[in-house]
Amino acid sequence: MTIALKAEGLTKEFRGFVAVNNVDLTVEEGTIHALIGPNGAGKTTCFNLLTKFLQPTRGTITYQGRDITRMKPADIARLGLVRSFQISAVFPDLSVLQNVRVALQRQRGESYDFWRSEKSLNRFDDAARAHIDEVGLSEFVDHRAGELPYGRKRALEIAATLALDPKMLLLDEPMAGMTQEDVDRISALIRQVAQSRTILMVEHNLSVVANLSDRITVLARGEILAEGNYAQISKAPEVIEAYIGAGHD
Ligand SMILES: Nc1ncnc2c1ncn2[C@@H]1O[C@H](COP(=O)(O)OP(=O)(O)OP(=O)(O)O)[C@@H](O)[C@H]1O
Repeated sequence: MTIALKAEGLTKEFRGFVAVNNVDLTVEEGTIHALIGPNGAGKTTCFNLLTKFLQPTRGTITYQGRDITRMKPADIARLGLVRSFQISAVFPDLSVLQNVRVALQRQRGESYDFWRSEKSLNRFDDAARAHIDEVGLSEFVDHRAGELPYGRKRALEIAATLALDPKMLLLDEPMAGMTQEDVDRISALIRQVAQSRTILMVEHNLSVVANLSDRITVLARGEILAEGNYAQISKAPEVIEAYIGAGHD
């Protein structure tokens, strides 16, 4: 197996409170890997450590064999390890096409400039349309992003993320706030995007996790409680206990 992302002894303390404690995590290339756990387990903290939005107190992170522990989010994005945009990062007054063009422009390292003429931006159109097509938004290409239904905005967010040419995508609760119809659509989209990329996602919706994940890591109280496929972890007594004990939303 080829390892895409590896954390060793990952630890984060907030003024003495240990939110993530000595986590060893290995994500295999080409898989969909989910990070789950009851409320307060440390999933978000762990995600922020892996995406370099937080600096670990101890431990190391390697991506494709390269130590990225001290690197900045923008630098790891250039290596192909990309965190999905938050919906707030979608520009509501720009069209779907313009949003993806802006992402492409940034990926090429050009300064971000609303005043840039349409003409000079048009050269990104073909690539932008390909990403928009990949996420099933072709019929919305000229719609204002702000007018899109919530689930379609998430698809646009993924299209803008694909513009950064990720080899590995980190998704933070991709199903949050989605209707069942959206959940089905975004699940299909994640599966499709994963055909040529590695995915690590934090997700609360356990049926989505069961449906999509090749491998699941269960965190509780900042530590790894169990790891395996869904059949394995859902039967593990310590996992059942942690979920019942801590309550789950
Ligand atoms: N900046 C911070 N300062 C102090 N404590 C923090 C900070 N961030 C997180 N924590 C604490 O660390 C623990 C883990 O939080 P975290 O948000 O990572 O858990 P989670 O598994 O994502 O939870 P949820 O599912 O509720 O989002 C919690 O007890 C939380 O209060």
